[in-house]
Amino acid sequence: MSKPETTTLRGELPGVKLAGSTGATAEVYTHGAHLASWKTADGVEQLFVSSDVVFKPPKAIRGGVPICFPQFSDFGPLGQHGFARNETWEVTARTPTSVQMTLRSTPASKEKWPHDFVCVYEVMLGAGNHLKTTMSVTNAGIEPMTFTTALHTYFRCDDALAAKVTGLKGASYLDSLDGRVRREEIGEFVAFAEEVDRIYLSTSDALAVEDVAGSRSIRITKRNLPDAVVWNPWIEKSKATGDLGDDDYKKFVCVEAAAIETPVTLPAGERWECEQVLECVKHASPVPAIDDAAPSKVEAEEAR
Ligand SMILES: O=P(O)(O)OC[C@H]1O[C@H](O)[C@H](O)[C@@H](O)[C@@H]1O
Repeated sequence: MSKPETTTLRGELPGVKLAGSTGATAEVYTHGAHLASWKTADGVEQLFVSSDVVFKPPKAIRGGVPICFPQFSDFGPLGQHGFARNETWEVTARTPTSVQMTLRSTPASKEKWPHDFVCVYEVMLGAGNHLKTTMSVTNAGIEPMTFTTALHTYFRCDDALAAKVTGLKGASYLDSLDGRVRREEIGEFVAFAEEVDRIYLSTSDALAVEDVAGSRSIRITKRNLPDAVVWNPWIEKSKATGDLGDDDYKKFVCVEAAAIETPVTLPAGERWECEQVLECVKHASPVPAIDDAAPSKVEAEEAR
C-alpha cells in the first residue's frame, strides 16, 4: 500500500487537511499528530492556536490538541508532558474525512523511556458538528509498561473570562497551583477569574465548555480517560510563556481528557484505547445561566 500523502500546512509543516461534505474541516500535523484546527460547517474555528505560535519542531505547537504521552506534566521522570507532542508521527491511513497517525518506539525514544510501543491516533470529522478522536497504545515489548496521558485540548472562546466548564460538580481535584492539594468542586461550574490549573479526578465522561459570549457550547464525551485537567494561564503566565500572546488567556480554556491519578499499566502484548468526541452546539441567544445560586469559589470572589 502506498504511503498516504501529506500537504504543507502552516509554518511549512507537513500534515493532512480533512474536509467533510458539510464544509467542516480539520488540520492534523505529522509533528506531534497535532490537531491544530477544527472548523465546523459554518467555517467557525473551534480550537485555539496561540497568536505567538511557533511552528518549529521539536517544539510542540501551542494550541489545538497536543498529545501528552507517555507522561502528563511532571508525573514521572520524563520532560514536561512526555515526548509524543515533540515527535514526527507517520500517516498510516487516511480518507477525505479521517486520518490515522502512528508513533512507534525508536532507539532514541527507548533511551528516554525504555519501552517498545505503538501509539495510534485517529481524527475523524463526524456527521453534524462532531469531531471524534481515538488513541490506542500497544505494548510491543516483553515487560509491562506504565504511562499517563492527556488530550490537552485548547478550546477557543469568544471570551474565556465569561466561559464556564460544566460537569465537574462534586469531583475531587488536585490543585496544581497549591502543591496539588486535594479539594472538592462545589460549584455548578468552573469559571475563570484568576489562574486555574486543576486535575479533576474520576470525573463524569460528559463535560462541556460553555462559551457564553460566543453563544455556543462544546460538549466533550470521553471514554477511558477518567480525569480532566482544567487550565487557564491567566495574565502573568501568558506573559511569561514565550509562545503565548499576552492577551491569549482571554481566548481559550483548556479541558484535557486524561488518565493521570491512576496511571495505565499495560501488560506485554496488550492494547489500551481511549476516545474523545467533541460536539459544537450553537445557541440562538446567550446560554441560560446555570444555577447562579451556587457559584464556584472564583465566581464568588469575582462577584465581590
Ligand atoms: O507549557 P506546556 O508544557 O504546554 O503546559 C501547559 C499546561 O499544561 C497543563 O494544563 C498543566 O496542567 C499546566 O500546569 C501547564 O502549564
